[in-house]
Amino acid sequence: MSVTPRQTGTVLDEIIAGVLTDLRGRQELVEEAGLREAAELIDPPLDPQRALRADGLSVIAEVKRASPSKGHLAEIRDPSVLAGNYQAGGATAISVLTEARRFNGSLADLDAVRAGVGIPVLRKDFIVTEYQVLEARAHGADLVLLIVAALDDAELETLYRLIRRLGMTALVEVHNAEEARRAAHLGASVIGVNARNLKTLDVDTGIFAELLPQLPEQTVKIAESGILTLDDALAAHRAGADAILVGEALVRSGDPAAFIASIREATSS
Ligand SMILES: O=P(O)(O)OC[C@@H](O)[C@@H](O)c1c[nH]c2ccccc12
Repeated sequence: MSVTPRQTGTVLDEIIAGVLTDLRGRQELVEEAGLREAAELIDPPLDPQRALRADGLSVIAEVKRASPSKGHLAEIRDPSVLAGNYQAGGATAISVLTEARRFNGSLADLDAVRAGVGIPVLRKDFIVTEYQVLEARAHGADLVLLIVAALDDAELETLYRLIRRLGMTALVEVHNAEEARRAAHLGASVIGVNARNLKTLDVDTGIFAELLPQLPEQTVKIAESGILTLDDALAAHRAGADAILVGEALVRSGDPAAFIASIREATSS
């Protein structure tokens, strides 16, 4: 599948240009056939949806060393230890940033987290090719992020179908009404509303409540980004989120398990 050429300009465009360059390097080392073989040998994907919908606010806890908006966040020498802490605190799933240039992540982080937890793992990256979806499966991901803003409808459909064909779940991420319409049209079963505009890095945590009415009732609804306190988490829960995706607040916390446990405790009946 050819990747739609992108004009340079937004932060998102620049990130994707770097992702494609790094991808070419990996493709020289590992052929697609090798990924398909590895994907056959690894444990089949876990289905996160029932747990994400369970009572109370679910937490998808993120392994995130850095970001374009904040720069360096945390060392995270051993992602499996951090992910194990997240799991101990009651996280429903772990999100692993694998983008190298701006988030200082890698597929090795995904391997480490996969080996360290028994709950679903999300490959958080700028997925624009089928090869990257195969990489996710071959490295044990159960969910793969698809950023609507980064894909045209044909790309979105092709990648969504491959994710489903491999038994994984797509977390389809939107940031505005048009993207929410596209995600609903796609038939996405899990939709994340990113409060952060990936083109400008502005954060507006009100966007989740604004877009919620546009998300199909049966969709798992996830509020992503900018959730720094228990109050922020409770606000997302009141707004109708089934789950929240939290990175910075957890990787900077002295006790991430306690933070996750406090969210679960405060929202479970
Ligand atoms: O660190 P925060 O503000 O808690 O945000 C976490 C997560 O939502 C964010 O890392 C994210 C959401 N969607 C993305 C897409 C690409 C990279 C990163 C992201």
